[in-house]
Amino acid sequence: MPPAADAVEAAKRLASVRAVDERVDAATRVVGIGSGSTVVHAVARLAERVRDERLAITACIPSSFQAQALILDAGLPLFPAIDVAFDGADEVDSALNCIKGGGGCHLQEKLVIYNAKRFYIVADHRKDSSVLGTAWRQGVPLEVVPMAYVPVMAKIRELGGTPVLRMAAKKAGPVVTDNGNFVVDADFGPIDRPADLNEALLRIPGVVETGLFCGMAHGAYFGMADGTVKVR
Ligand SMILES: O=C(CO)[C@H](O)[C@H](O)COP(=O)(O)O
Repeated sequence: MPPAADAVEAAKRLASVRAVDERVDAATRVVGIGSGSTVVHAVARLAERVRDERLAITACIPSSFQAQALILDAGLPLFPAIDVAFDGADEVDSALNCIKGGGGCHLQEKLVIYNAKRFYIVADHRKDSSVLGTAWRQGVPLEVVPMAYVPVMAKIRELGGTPVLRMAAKKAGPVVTDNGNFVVDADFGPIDRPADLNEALLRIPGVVETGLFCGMAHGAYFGMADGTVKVR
């Protein structure tokens, strides 16, 4: 006769509690969480110990959507606290606002930077500018849901911009981002108020994220042609 479901569940819990008790200690910081019915008990035990023993877990890395839900439901930290983030930029203005997305990954980049305590731009001297849209003439990259790119481009024209759907180099079709979206580069010429433009672009249905990073950077390091580094 197969064991009763309750007994199986009890066995899953037994194994999970023992493993978490033996393998997580005060030095543990980052924990990987798998999927299935057994790991549910491990997450519950981990959460219990974090609460009771004030364990300093900084992040749990999920292997699936289910694992992510388990981590969130248990009140465990999903992302590590990012102390400092470094990233390049296509152009940086005098207030450290920047245009990013030349590589088409500005959505993920904004996620990382938004969740970092501090963000520093690293760039060569060509990116050092005073007004966005003057040194970088390829437009503000927008990540756009594929079915929306035609109306999004029409709306950009209404806003005074010139949109171009970014095409793949070796494919008869558009660039597709890591998230399955298109990239529209929207040229507005010199951008006097980047934060306002950013908000206007984000209001267009189908625009998932923009390459305007306003008020996010804490500093910029520019490698200069004469071998020095300009920090601002
Ligand atoms: O935003 C980016 C990618 O989406 C890059 O950081 C930006 O395009 C600068 O790249 P590089 O350092 O190669 O000039």
